[in-house]
Amino acid sequence: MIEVHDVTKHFGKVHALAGASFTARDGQVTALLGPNGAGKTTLLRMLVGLLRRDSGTIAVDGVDPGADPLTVRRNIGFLTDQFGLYERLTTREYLRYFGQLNRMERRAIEQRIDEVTALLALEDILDRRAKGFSQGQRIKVALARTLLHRPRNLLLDEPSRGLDVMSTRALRRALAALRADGCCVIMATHVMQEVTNSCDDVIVIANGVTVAQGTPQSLCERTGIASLEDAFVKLVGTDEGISA
Ligand SMILES: Nc1ncnc2c1ncn2[C@@H]1O[C@H](COP(=O)(O)OP(=O)(O)OP(=O)(O)O)[C@@H](O)[C@H]1O
Repeated sequence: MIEVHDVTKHFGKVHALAGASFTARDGQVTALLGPNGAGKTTLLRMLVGLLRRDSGTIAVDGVDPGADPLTVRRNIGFLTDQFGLYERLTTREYLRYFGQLNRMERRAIEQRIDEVTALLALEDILDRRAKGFSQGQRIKVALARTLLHRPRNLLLDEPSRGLDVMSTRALRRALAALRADGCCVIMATHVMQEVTNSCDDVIVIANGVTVAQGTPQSLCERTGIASLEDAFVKLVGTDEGISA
């Protein structure tokens, strides 16, 4: 479970977060929705201890990532906008390397590589070097690395960008499997269809403040609007930065 209470962060004069609060529960996929610049990435980076907050509290399974980032990182997978692939390594070599970094046993690494390969349909790129990979291939490999060590908490920053229809389906299958395994997943996205298809709960953030949290249906009921996209626009007061 991830709990955030009244978190603030500024970069110079920019107030990236001005009071963000929410709870993301285990066994749920929680969407983090907000316009461009709302503070989503800043928040995710704080949850893994990559950024220090100015004030407020954060607990990832009860541990403060600001105070003990290493403990938090052992149980968290973070898919960022920087994929961090190594051009000269094949997908298999890259996944093995990250498995070793996460201190997985050799046999467990091989077994898990087989599992994530099947889950994300990586067969055709498993033994190819990353140099020349398309955007969609890159994100799938990065996602495989994120899932490899079976972290209990997953932070996914726009995981569906650049994915084709088959890969989008693979992502949905992966999210469903994580939910079934009882993981806590937070997914920042601009794609409303992904929220409707895959998310149990939605956090809406605007100008660094969380303005609403609830199921897609409850947000629609609260705003009196049938479509989640229109409800989101009403909650944030702008139609900037969303895609259908
Ligand atoms: N290192 C930084 N230095 C200065 N400003 C920053 C820095 N990181 C983020 N910001 C600013 O903080 C605000 C929040 O940025 P953030 O990247 O968290 O938004 P976001 O919700 O992830 O946006 P997007 O949907 O466009 O990815 C923005 O105004 C951004 O310009």
